Amino acid sequence: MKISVRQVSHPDAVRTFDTETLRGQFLIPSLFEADEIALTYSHIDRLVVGGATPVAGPLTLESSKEIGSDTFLKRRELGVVNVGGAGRVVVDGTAFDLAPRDGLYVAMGSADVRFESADAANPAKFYLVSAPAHARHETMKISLEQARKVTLGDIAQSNDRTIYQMIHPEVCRSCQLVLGMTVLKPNNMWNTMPCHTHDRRSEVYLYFDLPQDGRVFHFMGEPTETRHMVIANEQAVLSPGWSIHSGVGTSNYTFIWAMAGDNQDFTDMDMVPMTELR
Ligand SMILES: O=C[C@H](O)[C@@H](O)CC(=O)C(=O)O
Ligand SMILES: [Zn+2]
Repeated sequence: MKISVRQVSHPDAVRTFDTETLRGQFLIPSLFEADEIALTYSHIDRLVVGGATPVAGPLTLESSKEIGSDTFLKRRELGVVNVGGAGRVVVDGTAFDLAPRDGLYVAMGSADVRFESADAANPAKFYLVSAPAHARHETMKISLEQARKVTLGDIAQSNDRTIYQMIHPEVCRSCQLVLGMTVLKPNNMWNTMPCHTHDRRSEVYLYFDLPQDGRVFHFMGEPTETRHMVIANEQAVLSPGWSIHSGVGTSNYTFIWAMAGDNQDFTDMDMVPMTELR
C-alpha cells in the first residue's frame, strides 16, 4: 500500500498556478496499479482517494502513520465502486461479490478489509473514497439497481445523463460520505454545466469509460477565475468547496463523484449563473 499527502491550496494561490502546478495539486493521475493499493490523502475534508487492483493475489487495506490509527477504518468510513472486472471485497470475514459497477459501503470499525479479483486476466479495479466518521453504520452492497436514480439534461445541451446516488441518505446510511455514479448517454459530453460550488462539502471526481485517446476537459477554480485540466481515462480530480467542478469530453464517459463535509444534502448547491463565469 502506498499513500501520498496533498495539502490544501488557497484560492488566491491557485490563480497563479501554471498547468504543472495545478495538476500537481488537484489531479490524481494514477489509481489502478497492478497488485497495489495506491492512495492519496487529501486535506480537503481529509478525503482519502485511490484504487485497489488485486491481480496476483488478494490485497489488504492497511493503516499508516498518515491515518493515525492501528486500523484504517477505526475512525473512518469507506466507499468502494468496482470499475474493473468482477471481484470480491471481504470485510471482517464476510464476502461481498462486486460485479462491474457495484458499490459497497464499508462501516467504521471494520478491522480487516481485503480485495480480490475473480479473474487475473480481467482484474477488478476498486475505486476507494474514505472520509472521517464518528459512528458505525452497516456495511452494505449497493448495485446500480438499488441506487436512487436522477435523470438530468438533454441532448440539445449535450448533457443527457443519469445520476445514480449510491451512498446517499435514502439508499445507504453514512456519516459524511455521499457517493454516486453519473453516466452520460452516447453523444452527450457535458457534466455539471450550469456549474455549482458547495463550500460546505469537498468533492472528488473519477472519470472513466473513456477511450485510450479520449480526454475530459475538466473545469475548476472560483467561478470568476476558471482553469482547466486535461484528464485521461481513470484519473481523479480533487475539488475544494470553493471550486466549480464540471467537464466536457471528447466522447461520452462515466464518472464517480464523492463528497464529504458539513451536510449530506445533495441538492445543497450554490448554482453559478452563466453570466458570472470567467
Ligand atoms: O454535487 C454534486 C456533484 O457535483 C455531481 O453529482 C454532479 C453530477 O454528477 C452531474 O451533474 O452530472
Ligand atoms: Zn458538486
